[in-house]
Amino acid sequence: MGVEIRVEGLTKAFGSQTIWQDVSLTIPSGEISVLLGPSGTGKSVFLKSLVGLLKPNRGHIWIGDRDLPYLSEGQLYETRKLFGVLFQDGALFGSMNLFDNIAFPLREHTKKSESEIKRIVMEKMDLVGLVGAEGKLPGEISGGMKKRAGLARALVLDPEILLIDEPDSGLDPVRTSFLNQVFVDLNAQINATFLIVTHDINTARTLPDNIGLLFRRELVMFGPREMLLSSEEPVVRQFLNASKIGPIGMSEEKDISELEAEANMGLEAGKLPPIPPQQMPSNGLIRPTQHAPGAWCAAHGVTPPPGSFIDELGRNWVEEWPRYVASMSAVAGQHAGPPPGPGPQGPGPQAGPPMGGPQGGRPQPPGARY
Ligand SMILES: Nc1ncnc2c1ncn2[C@@H]1O[C@H](COP(=O)(O)OP(=O)(O)OP(=O)(O)O)[C@@H](O)[C@H]1O
Repeated sequence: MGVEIRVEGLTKAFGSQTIWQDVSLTIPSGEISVLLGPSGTGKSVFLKSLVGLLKPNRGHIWIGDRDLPYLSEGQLYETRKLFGVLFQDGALFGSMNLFDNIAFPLREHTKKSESEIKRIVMEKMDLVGLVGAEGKLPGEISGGMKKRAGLARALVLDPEILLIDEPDSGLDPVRTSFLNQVFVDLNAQINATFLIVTHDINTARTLPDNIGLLFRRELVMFGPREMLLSSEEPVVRQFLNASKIGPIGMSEEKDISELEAEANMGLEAGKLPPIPPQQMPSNGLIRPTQHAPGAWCAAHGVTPPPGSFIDELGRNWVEEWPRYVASMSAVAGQHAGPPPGPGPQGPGPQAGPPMGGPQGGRPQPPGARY
């Protein structure tokens, strides 16, 4: 079910500029995690470090029993095959049509026949809703199509880990929503661990199982979506509320006098809005790796900060869980497959507590049009 990434004490600096230091977290296998942070806090640098494109100054990136920064060139080359990476602009070759762009990793890294390559490329193009656009050049398609083509290319080697850098950049909110649906549907279908960097608050609130936030050269918090969406930590609140009030300033952090002035005026980022339901696969089935709020903390020995999981409406997302699972299981049973059993993170399936059921109906391929 994808591969877990265990990061320990990771530090990256360019010359005298420390980007982040002592970052430790476990990105759970098979789940969707989102990394947030103000511009310039080093989210892209983090993704590039995970895939071995940048070498950290200190620390470890464990992928199974391989510690990525200390691998030989040959071992790194092999380990990179576990990764699919979707860069911001899709990073397509401008002179190649979409078919050849998507086929590129297969031709570079495998000895597959052209007919087998064609089968795989068309399968991935279908997954992202691009069938019919094989002959188009990157310059002839929209930003959203470029991202989907980049995603198809990231998928051709059947990655265990998908790293996705700002998929929403340059997309309108509706296309962003469709693309998020593609991610959820893909995550339900393939065995891969997803890590997505985004600035889109709606994406952060509804898409992931887990959220992490980088600020002041540190990982402020990483944990289940519901824990951060009910957090009282000022920087988490400010970011998820998209508020001017709080420690994050225009360039990066506010100085003490600005923070004192805000406190004196009684300004605060405000409470976070109620926790919304998590985005479901479009066929209504529960993803096997969607987890119970709180189970992650138990599995990782983390004591949630006070007030965690209790949202603005006073709902305790841990207590609501069993009721929700029961209602979801009943609906999921009408679709297909057995209800998910205990996963690596805890006892169960799922999406959000009881407010609005799954988007049931006819199963659809994830290649939604957008
Ligand atoms: N190869 C490099 N050499 C020197 N500095 C770099 C390099 N790559 C990134 N940086 C610096 O690292 C810092 C973090 O950059 P990064 O692109 O990771 O930020 P980010 O959080 O992804 O920002 P944004 O949200 O705006 O995309 C920036 O100050 C950037 O200039």
